[in-house]
Amino acid sequence: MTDTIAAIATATGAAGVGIVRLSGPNARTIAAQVVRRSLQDQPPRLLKRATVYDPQSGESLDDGLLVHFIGPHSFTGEDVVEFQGHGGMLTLAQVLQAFLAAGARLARPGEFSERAFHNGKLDLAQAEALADLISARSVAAQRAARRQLDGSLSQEAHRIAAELQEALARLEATIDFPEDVGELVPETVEAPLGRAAQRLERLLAGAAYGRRLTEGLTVALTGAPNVGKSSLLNALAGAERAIVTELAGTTRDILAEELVLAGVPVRVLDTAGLRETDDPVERIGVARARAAVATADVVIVVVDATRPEPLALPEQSFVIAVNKSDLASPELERFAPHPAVAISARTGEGLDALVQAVIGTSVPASDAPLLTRARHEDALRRAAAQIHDARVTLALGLPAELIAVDTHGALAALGELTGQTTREEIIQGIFSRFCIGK
Ligand SMILES: Nc1nc2c(ncn2[C@@H]2O[C@H](COP(=O)(O)OP(=O)(O)OP(=O)(O)O)[C@@H](O)[C@H]2O)c(=O)[nH]1
Ligand SMILES: [K+]
Ligand SMILES: [Mg+2]
Repeated sequence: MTDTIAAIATATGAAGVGIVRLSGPNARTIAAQVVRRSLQDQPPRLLKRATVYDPQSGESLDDGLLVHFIGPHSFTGEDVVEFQGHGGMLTLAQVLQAFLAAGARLARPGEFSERAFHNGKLDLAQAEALADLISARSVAAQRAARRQLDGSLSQEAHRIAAELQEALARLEATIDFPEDVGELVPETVEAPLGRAAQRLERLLAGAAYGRRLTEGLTVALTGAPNVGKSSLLNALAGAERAIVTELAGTTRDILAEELVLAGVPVRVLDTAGLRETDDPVERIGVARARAAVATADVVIVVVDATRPEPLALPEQSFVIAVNKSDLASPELERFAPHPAVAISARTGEGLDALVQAVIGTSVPASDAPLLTRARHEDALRRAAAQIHDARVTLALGLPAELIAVDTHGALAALGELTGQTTREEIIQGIFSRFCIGK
């Protein structure tokens, strides 16, 4: 028997309105006790005034509005009651306490969403999208989360699963009824497996970008002293964050700015200009700069257009920004085949193109749903590997049983995305990282 849980559903702190939410079989009887009236003649989904009383002392705690939902027609699929009262930590805490005293249990983080998942209201990818939506730091991330919440990723997973089911049906028919069905026609299995592989490939192509939307991207600025790294940081931020002077070796410490560039949350690191120096402070700065560059996702190598010098290119993806193009015409051909963009930190020239080049190192070309979590990518890569094995086994003319084993494996990996085949402890781990009241 499930119990009835309660939590504050709104953000804590000063606010006009705050909501306490209850879910479970006793939600309505507990609420009735706390607001001292029956909910029998209050229709579901309709707000009615209510006063919350302390069940022990009888003291009135807050006035507000009460609404209830009858399962399965609710967010969790259970009976749900929400009390909308005044915002503010103290009042909300007292109202919550009243519901707990009347028999509800304090909800664990993510427990409402977990119940919605177990009652088939949301699949796992959708529940994760809900968490991503709440914590989205950019419009693009918010949009991706909303699409996933709509179920676009889940639907694509179902379409891939349907292809695999089709292949399995053919395989199992030849295994179970060899006399009726006859020999396996490889093409009837290869075609659906091939389509499944193609769809998976399309999804996986956007994985790096999707993860960056939720996790953000670290971009380091590097280059010789005085090329204009700090000026570029300021231009991207639209504010004077870093100290800029005409003295080489101005920047010593790493300066980090959290920006949203072309919809993607980006952490931009300004670093000390790289050079040999006897100044002990600058030496530390240069060492820090190298370390920051080594761990960045993308590096912008800044070059001065008036005196282009030989470049040390980083290992990871990078873009060369030829700065001060207001002073000298930048010869981009010099840098071919590497990606180079002419910019001026002073005039703002070329900054949009630079941002596109930096973010564009990972933007997927297709409109396939985005994979926003490493968990999704991992499950789909395993599914793709199993499909690959199944196709090789098929091409080698090996027995249908072997092909079926790989196809089943692919289906199981795919099912982890929506939670059909996900292990319970993993599911609990996912929900435990949600906030309380969600
Ligand atoms: N004309 C022109 N001057 C620029 C531009 N960008 C930077 N400068 C100038 O170049 C000089 C050095 O700029 P900084 O931004 O301090 O260069 P930096 O690479 O951060 O230098 P360090 O921190 O010393 O390594 C300053 O005098 C800037 O005003 C540009 O696009 N055009
Ligand atoms: K400088
Ligand atoms: Mg600087």
